[in-house]
Amino acid sequence: MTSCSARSSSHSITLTSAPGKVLVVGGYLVLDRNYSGLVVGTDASLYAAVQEQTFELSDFTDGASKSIPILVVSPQFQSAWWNYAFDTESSKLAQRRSADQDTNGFVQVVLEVTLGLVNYQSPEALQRLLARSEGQTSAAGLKIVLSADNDFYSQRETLARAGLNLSSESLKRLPRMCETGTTLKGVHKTGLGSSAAMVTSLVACILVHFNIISVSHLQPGKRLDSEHVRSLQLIHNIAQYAHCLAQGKVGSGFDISAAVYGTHVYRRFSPAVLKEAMDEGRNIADIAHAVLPSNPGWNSDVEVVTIPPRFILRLADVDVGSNTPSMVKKVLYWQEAHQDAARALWNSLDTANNQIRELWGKLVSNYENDCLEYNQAIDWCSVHKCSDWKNGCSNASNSTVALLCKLVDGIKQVRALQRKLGDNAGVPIEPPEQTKLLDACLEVPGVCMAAVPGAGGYDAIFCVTLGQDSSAAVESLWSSWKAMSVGPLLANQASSGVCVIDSTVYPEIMAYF
Ligand SMILES: Nc1ncnc2c1ncn2[C@@H]1O[C@H](COP(=O)(O)OP(=O)(O)OP(=O)(O)O)[C@@H](O)[C@H]1O
Ligand SMILES: C[C@@](O)(CCOP(=O)(O)O)CC(=O)O
Repeated sequence: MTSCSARSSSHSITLTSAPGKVLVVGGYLVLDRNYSGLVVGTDASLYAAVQEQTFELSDFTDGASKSIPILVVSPQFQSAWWNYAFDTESSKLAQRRSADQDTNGFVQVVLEVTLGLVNYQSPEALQRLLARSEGQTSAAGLKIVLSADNDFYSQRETLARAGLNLSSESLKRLPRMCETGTTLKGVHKTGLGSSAAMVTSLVACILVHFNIISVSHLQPGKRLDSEHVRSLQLIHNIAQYAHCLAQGKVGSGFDISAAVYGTHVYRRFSPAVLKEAMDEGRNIADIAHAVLPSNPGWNSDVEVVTIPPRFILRLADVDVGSNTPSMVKKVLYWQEAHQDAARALWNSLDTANNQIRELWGKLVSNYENDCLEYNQAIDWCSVHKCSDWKNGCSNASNSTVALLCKLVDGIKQVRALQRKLGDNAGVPIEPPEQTKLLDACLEVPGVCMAAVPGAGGYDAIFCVTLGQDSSAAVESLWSSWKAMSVGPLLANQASSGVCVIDSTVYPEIMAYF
């Protein structure tokens, strides 16, 4: 990698992380505020780290004297470095140099929006940086390192290069945050929402670094009082806005919400809240007003969900791939053209989706009321096929077993309705190849859920198992599957959202400062 030279610095490093997402149920419905989706955060995260450093100004030629140099690197990718200059007078960010004139629209928008807001709200924070500039040839600026857990990107080629097979065991042997051997444009993503997690992590990192948000508000676990809630809302609103701006459209936003809050039931915000801020003629005051936590236009709902104890979310990417935007377009076209039928189908899907989360809630209550009985049920079900649960369990009155049976029926119902939607709209939401694979997964002892996440198609599948043995059996089914190449991911579910982390835990990231 060649980028502009920064002098090593003794300044502190701020490191944040934000999780990936799996939309377990609610694909397509979540685009409409009348419906909601159950999104699970993953323990695979995207990291952003920032440190103040001094840069040679020659690397930022034509930088205005009131400009702050910024170097962003994403060392897992080839040619992934970008030099920017943030002009504190106009609050505009200009790209200077980069490898092969490469651009990174998501990074660029986040920096302009977030630094613009810092400059608007606390100009002294950036003025302090400007004041530290050492004269004509060097200037104080920011070095930012972006890094991702391996699961965000397909590791098939890395494993093949290392002579390793496609399995969890092999994935565990790869270094954390390993180099992908390719560019950001060329990498195969796995659907965990790398852009949303990167945007969220970077927004949080800058806000914390410049003390707009207190570090204590982003410590994992402690997020109950109103100050904490406001900090998360601010990150959420800025990240949603920057993500929409970079994508050129206002999406449902469930991926950003998962990156901020982790696992929850999500109901989207009304797009009107971003209208002025998305306009070409926007100014920083419009943006600052739009993202205020107290802006009543932010009407998204986040209902925290607990995943039933001993559930294990397992994910796999399927090496075929689908074009989500084109699937969404076709589904929305069918919805528009068949409004009555679509409303009926949306309502049936919503009922089936809500049943899944109600069953999760009841399972959690069962655990809290009688964990012994709960554990007995899980122990038994984890070694039997779900088709045997109803009749085979000696303790048929165990209500946990009954709930697990309903959960299996529930996810089958969701899948049937997703297939119906796909057939109606002419979109392979659960194509026949995936149906065969998912049905086979549900035949593995201890599997209680299996479906296509999010928009569906040929991208990925998820299973929920009741134990490590069951997870291992699912994986062995995947590795023997001939019809498609099914690649396991290491990630499991996680409840926490964006947080600040101790930088010493990640020497892989610190090595780049
Ligand atoms: N590690 C990273 N470093 C820098 N930029 C990144 C990184 N990961 C993602 N990005 C940004 O996000 C963009 C990918 O966003 P895109 O919306 O195409 O994918 P996505 O929907 O987030 O993918 P997936 O859900 O499969 O992870 C990249 O082109 C880049 O701009
Ligand atoms: C189809 C949709 O509802 C979900 C897409 O989910 P995913 O990116 O496939 O995980 C689109 C959206 O909400 O952005």
